[in-house]
Order: sequence, then structure tokens, then C-alpha cells
Amino acid sequence: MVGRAHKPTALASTPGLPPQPQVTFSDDNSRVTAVLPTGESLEVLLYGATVISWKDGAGDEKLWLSDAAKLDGTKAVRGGIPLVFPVFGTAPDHAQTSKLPQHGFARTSRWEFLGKSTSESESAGGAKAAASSSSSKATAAAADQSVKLDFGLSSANLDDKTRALWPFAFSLIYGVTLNRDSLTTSLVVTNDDDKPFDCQVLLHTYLRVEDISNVSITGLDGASYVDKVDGAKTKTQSSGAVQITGETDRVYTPAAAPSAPVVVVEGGRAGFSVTRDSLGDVVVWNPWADKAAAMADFAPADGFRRMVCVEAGSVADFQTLEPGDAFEGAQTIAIGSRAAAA
Ligand SMILES: O=P(O)(O)OC[C@H]1O[C@H](O)[C@H](O)[C@@H](O)[C@@H]1O
Repeated sequence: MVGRAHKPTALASTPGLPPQPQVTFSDDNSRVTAVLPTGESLEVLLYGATVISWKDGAGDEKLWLSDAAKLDGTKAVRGGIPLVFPVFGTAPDHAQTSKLPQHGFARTSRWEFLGKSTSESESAGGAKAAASSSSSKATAAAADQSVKLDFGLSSANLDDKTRALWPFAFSLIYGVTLNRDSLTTSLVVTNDDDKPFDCQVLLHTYLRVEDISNVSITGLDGASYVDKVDGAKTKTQSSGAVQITGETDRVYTPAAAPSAPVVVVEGGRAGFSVTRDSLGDVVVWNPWADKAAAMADFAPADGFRRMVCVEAGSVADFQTLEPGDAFEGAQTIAIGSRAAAA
């Protein structure tokens, strides 16, 4: 195809305004899709508020989703970004959460879509460009746009059975922001009860990689971790990148500050950089062949070579929220050159 020097830009839906991010609902109301004018996209299931797809402007998928994942609300989604709350794993010795299923109920509850917000960067001439009919300014503004989708879950939305397992009044607001080269997910937990409750949160991100044998993870040097595949022993990460060569299930607690990004490097190039805000822990998980084979919803069988979970959370301990208090934790996953600059 011959390149065109003066290719027309996409038409704005309102004359004089740059193209806007598009947010649509699926016909069956089960999912929300957002697309930036520059082509990046995001898909979120209301079931679990699970992000099930995140594509860059070239249409390349950034998250791993099992071919056998259940997306019909009968089981937590195997892949994407399931939300873990209020317990990580199971906690038989923790009275408040001991009755809950693995990873709690947030990932298996239907959330409400609360709405979208969009923004443009002033630095890209956003405000001016929006008021201008100049196509070059409009393009600059569009290039810097982002869209944020908000989802909510509260005790009032839970079925009686779930509420009985964890009888606290709470509300969760989950914000998912799609930028051109990054995705931010943030969770606000509010205690609406008149008694304190304990909770853990985790953003259980399945990152898609080309080949796990070329992947290394940096940013965890010297971090203390619990090795769940070696009798839950506490160890210290030696310096040098972490390589995944077998089943891996570790809960890292890097030194508190400054909180360095955890970078997934593939073939010598930074693929993803995960920056955390108020989330002290990082779980690194890959089930490898045998564990993957034991999961009915994990496919294809060698899919473990195409994924690694880097999960930002607050899970090493429980945190206690007093009545009326709120906790907010977030992660930003940057791709490509922004990851390289991290
Ligand atoms: O199978 P799931 O309940 O989705 O859990 C999947 C995995 O989640 C985390 O990464 C835990 O550290 C693992 O121990 C667990 O196997």
C-alpha cells in the first residue's frame, strides 16, 4: 500500500471536537468495552469487574486469558485481571474470613457499572485543541486521551449466602483507566459498618508474554518473600532478575519506599512495568505444566508458557479498616517504551 502524506484524520462525532473514546455495552449487558481514538481498547466483564482484554493501538493483546476461561458468571475468570478481596487464598485461622472461598467474593460477584470519564492532557494542547477546528491540534489531543471506567460493589449487592460468610457493610469502587501506553486499576475499599473489619486486596494480573523462557522480572532485588511452593518458607531474593523455570508462587514484600516498579523483561526488552501505589506486596505466579493441567479452565495445555502473573496487592498481612475509613490501592502497568524508561 502506498503511504499517503496527507492522510485524513478520523472524523469527530461533534464538528470541531477531536474524536472521543467510545464506551459500549454488550447486547447482553455482561461487559463494557472502551476504545480510544488511537485504537487502544479495554474490555471488562461486570462479573467480578474482571478486565478480560487490554489491547494496544496495534491491536496486540497484553493480557493472557485462558481459552477455557468461563465468562458466563459460573466461575472466576482464568486470566485477565481478577480482583481478590477480602481474602487472598484461604485463611482458615483468620476468624473473620475463614469461611470465604479462595480469593474471596469480589471476583465472583456481579458489579455495577458506575460510569465513564475521559480526559485529555493539557500538555498535548487538549483544552485548546478541543475548541479548535484545526485537525492537527485535534489529532494531538486525541493522541493523549484516556478513558476511565468505574465499577462498584457493596454489601447490598451481595446475595444472602455470601453476606453470611462475611457479614460486614462495605463498598468497593474499582476504577480502570485506559491510556495510550498504560492501564491503571485502582480499588477503594470503604468500611460502611459500625465495627472494624480486616481485609486483603490483590490485582491478580495475568500478563501475556511470548515465551516464558525468555522472560525475567526485575525490581525485586533484596525483597523478602514467602515461597508457597517450598513450604511457605520466608526467603530473600538474591540480586539479579527472577527467571521462571518451573512452578512459581511467591509473595514478595519489597522494601517499603521507594517502591520500585517491577519490570517484566522479555528477550532483553522491557515489556511491562508495574508501578504500585499503596500496595506493598507483589505475588509472582506461574502454575507451570502440572498445576496448569490440573485446572479444568486452563487452556491450551502449554498456555503457562505465554503468561506470568505479577499481582500487586496488600496480602502479606490483613489490614484493619475502622468504621468509616477507606483504603485505596492502585497499580499502573506501562507497556513498551514507557516500561523501558521505568
Ligand atoms: O486458581 P485460583 O483460585 O484463581 O488461584 C490462582 C493463584 O492465585 C495466586 O497467584 C496464588 O498465589 C496462587 O497460590 C493461586 O494458585
